[in-house]
Amino acid sequence: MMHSGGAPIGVRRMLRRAGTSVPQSGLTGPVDIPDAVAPDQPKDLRSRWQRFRSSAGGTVRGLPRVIKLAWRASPAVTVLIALSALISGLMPTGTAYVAKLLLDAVVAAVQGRGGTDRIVQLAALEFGVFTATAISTALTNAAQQLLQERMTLTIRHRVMAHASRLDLQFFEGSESYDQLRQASQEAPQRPMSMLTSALGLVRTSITFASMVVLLMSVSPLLAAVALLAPVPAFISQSKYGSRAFLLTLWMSPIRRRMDYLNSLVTTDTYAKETKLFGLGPYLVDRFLRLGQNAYARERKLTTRRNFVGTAWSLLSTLAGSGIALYIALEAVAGRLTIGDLALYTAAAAAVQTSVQGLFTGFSGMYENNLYLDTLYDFLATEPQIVAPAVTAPLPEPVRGHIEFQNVSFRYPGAAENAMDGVSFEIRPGETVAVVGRNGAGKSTLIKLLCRLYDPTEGRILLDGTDIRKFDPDALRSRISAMFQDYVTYQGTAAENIGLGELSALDDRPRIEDSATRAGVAARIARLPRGYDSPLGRWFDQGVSLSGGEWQKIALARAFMRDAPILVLDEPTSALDAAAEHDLFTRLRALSEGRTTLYISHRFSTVRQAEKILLLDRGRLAEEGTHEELMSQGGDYASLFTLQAAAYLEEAA
Ligand SMILES: Nc1ncnc2c1ncn2[C@@H]1O[C@H](COP(=O)(O)OP(=O)(O)OP(=O)(O)O)[C@@H](O)[C@H]1O
Repeated sequence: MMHSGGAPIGVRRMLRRAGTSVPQSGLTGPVDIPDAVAPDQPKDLRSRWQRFRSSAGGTVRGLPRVIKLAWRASPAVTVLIALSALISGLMPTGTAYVAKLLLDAVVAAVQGRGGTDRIVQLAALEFGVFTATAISTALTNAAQQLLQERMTLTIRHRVMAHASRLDLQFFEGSESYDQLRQASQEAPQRPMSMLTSALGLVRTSITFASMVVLLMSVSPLLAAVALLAPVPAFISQSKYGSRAFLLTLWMSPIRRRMDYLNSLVTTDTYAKETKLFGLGPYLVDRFLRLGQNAYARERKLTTRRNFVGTAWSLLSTLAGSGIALYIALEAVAGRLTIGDLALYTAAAAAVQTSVQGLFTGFSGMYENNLYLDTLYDFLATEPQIVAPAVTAPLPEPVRGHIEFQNVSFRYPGAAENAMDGVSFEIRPGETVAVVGRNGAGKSTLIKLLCRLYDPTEGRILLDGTDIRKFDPDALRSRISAMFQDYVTYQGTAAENIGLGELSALDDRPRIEDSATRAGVAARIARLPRGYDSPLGRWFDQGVSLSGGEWQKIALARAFMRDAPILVLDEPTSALDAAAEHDLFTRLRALSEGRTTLYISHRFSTVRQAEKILLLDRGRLAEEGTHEELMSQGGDYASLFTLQAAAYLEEAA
């Protein structure tokens, strides 16, 4: 669920509801979004007050961590920003007061009660105040921009560093992945917005307080009226402001669906299917309907907010104008000066703006704080697959004896086990093939072996020690792997291969050797700049490779590491028959001295393995050599015969 991180319970509940009523897939189903009405919460004054206190309390509590962040980013700039907020808070009051003094001096001079000297002095003072205002504004802007850059960098760095430590589980779960996206895309700007809102609040509070004090000196009654007049406007602002915020939150799933539809139509990899299936007009139309729907909601709120909001603020204006008239009459009667009149006008306007400013500042802080809660929740998530307090040293050398003992595993949130009581043993140096229907648990087995997940039950031993006793990084460094969904890096051919062993990134002979082993050396030799040719289309002069060529590059990357365990998940799924045959005839040599585990759907290659494991819905159904399994006449035999028959039929 988006945005629900540390939001107050009420907001969370609303969001959850919004989530359930919005279609999950985004491709079909209704495009409607629920109304932004408040949930059934008690509406009496006391509960309202309590709700206000809890959200205000949360917001204020969020502030110290932002200040800490700013301080860490740059103490000097933080102090500068705080100082300039103080100064610019006092400036409107200073300006109004000097203007009053100036006007009074002018009137006195006109009436022959004073000289021009005082006018010149006051004009100079006014110039000073204006200059100070301009300088403090410039300082604030510069400091804010600088701090923004520094803080964004700090946070993006922290998010990235933290993400690199997190378990695979975090990336494979939709909720946690959502949290990660938000933390890395939306949150980095938020602390500065929070700080800006908070400083705005401080500045307007200072203006507000100093103006009220100044008005008190003219007339306590006026001060009271100036204070009370903006109240109706304030109430309507707060009502519609919070609704607008809720609407924005409610619309975020809709926005994400719109972004997804947009990407389906505008991304190169989707273009083929979109065209062939004629999906373009459907997707475009759906995008438009979602957008129009969201717009309709927004229009309703915006219109109401502005019209009703204006009606309320007219009340404030009416009160303000009444008072202005009263003061004008008092000035005519000589009980107040012209300067007092000017002061009141300036002060009333300033007080009204600051009341609005207070509200905007506070609601901005509230909103930013919700995002920050998500960020901090994310940063507080700790990986669970970590080195134990006392790690067992990896055997030197690792022999590659692997044992699964009654291993069961269920993905978090899944309804059934992906692996169920699986036990088997692989001797050092053995080559083992894992087969089974789609979804049988083959890739899961590999993820468990690489300790990307921990078994829910049972244990996995490497050379007799439970792999949970090792440091996971050390364990992984002893495994070479190619996954089903291998990465195509937008880099040169050499980099694409060298990344398999970071320390050997510049070791060209080793990279070339890996390429030869993966059967891709000849293709690289034909690239315009050989190993230095950029691959992929993201950058200039990048060469597009075919699916099979990419797979060979990924294989070469796996061969970079001189590790005692080699794990290949469907290593030949994209290879042509000749390349596949070539790889498997060489696999013995390639896996010389290593324990090798590979997954394949092609039984012609599987039969060469020294041992075959057949998984069926998470269970180990059959185990043995090709000959043994064939003579058992079980599932393996029938699958093998099925595939062989298909080939033979075609040959006949
Ligand atoms: N990240 C995940 N979260 C939840 N369930 C998952 C996850 N990955 C896989 N599964 C489920 O676990 C089961 C086993 O998946 P696995 O990927 O191990 O199958 P496989 O045998 O490798 O299949 P294939 O031959 O299609 O590659 C499947 O039912 C799948 O839906």
